[in-house]
Amino acid sequence: MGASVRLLRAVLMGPPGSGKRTVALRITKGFQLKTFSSGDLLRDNLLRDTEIGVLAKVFMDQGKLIPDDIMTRLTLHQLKTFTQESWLLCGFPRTLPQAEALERAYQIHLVMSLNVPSEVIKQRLSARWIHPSSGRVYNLEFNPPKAIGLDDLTGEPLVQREDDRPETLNQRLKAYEDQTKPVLEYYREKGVLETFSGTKTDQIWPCVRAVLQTKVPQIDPKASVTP
Ligand SMILES: Nc1nc2c(ncn2[C@@H]2O[C@H](COP(=O)(O)OP(=O)(O)O)[C@@H](O)[C@H]2O)c(=O)[nH]1
Ligand SMILES: Nc1ncnc2c1ncn2[C@@H]1O[C@H](COP(=O)(O)OP(=O)(O)O)[C@@H](O)[C@H]1O
Repeated sequence: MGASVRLLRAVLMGPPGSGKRTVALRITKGFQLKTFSSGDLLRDNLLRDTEIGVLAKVFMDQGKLIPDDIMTRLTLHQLKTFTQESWLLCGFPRTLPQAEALERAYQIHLVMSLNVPSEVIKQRLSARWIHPSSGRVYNLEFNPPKAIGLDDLTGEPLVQREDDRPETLNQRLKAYEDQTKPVLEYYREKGVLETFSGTKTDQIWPCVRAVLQTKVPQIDPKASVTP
């Protein structure tokens, strides 16, 4: 079956701060692919003070993962709304039970893993600022906002994520090593894993783009050439 007719079911993985959202944003600008971030969905629940948001905060503040049953239910429910589009999950699955539950519902065609060293990640996250309601992400060195402290599109204030503090970040990096790395192995065995190693998103991005070009239609070939 040709790439233009099959809907792509893809996953973007990588430790906290590896650039998943930065890459996902470039992907949505260039490709006909819906992206979905589990962390953004949780933070949206947190902002709206929903039952899931209140529960999730307890885990997120400690740098721990949300229990699998809650996270899986939430994600699969959300995916039901994307029936006619190709999609890319960002931040889900993060454990083997989540990967197995996803596999029972959908065949996953492509898993892209961003492999960025921990020291680079720690440096980046100390300078990460986000716009909570959209998930737009900035970095004071790499992609600073036009006006310091304000979102480029809405002018609303940017915040630093509480879980980017060094103690919590160490917990999140440990959770990635212990619980998420086995998921990479799971997908490697299935033959769908592509790994992108590097210290700069601008070096990794052309490789991601090249892989996607073989699998999913572009919105405008020129739009995905530059970030
Ligand atoms: N210095 C630098 N910062 C980057 C690079 N790529 C992404 N960032 C920033 O690093 C932080 C983490 O990126 P993000 O996409 O939020 O990572 P995620 O946690 O994997 O979704 C953000 O502040 C980005 O703006 C890069 O190549 N160099
Ligand atoms: N698939 C998931 N399973 C369990 N917890 C999750 C999942 N996705 C997100 N979370 C929770 O949300 C937090 C933030 O996730 P995310 O925004 O993807 O950040 P990052 O990629 O920077 O770690 C995680 O530390 C975890 O507590």
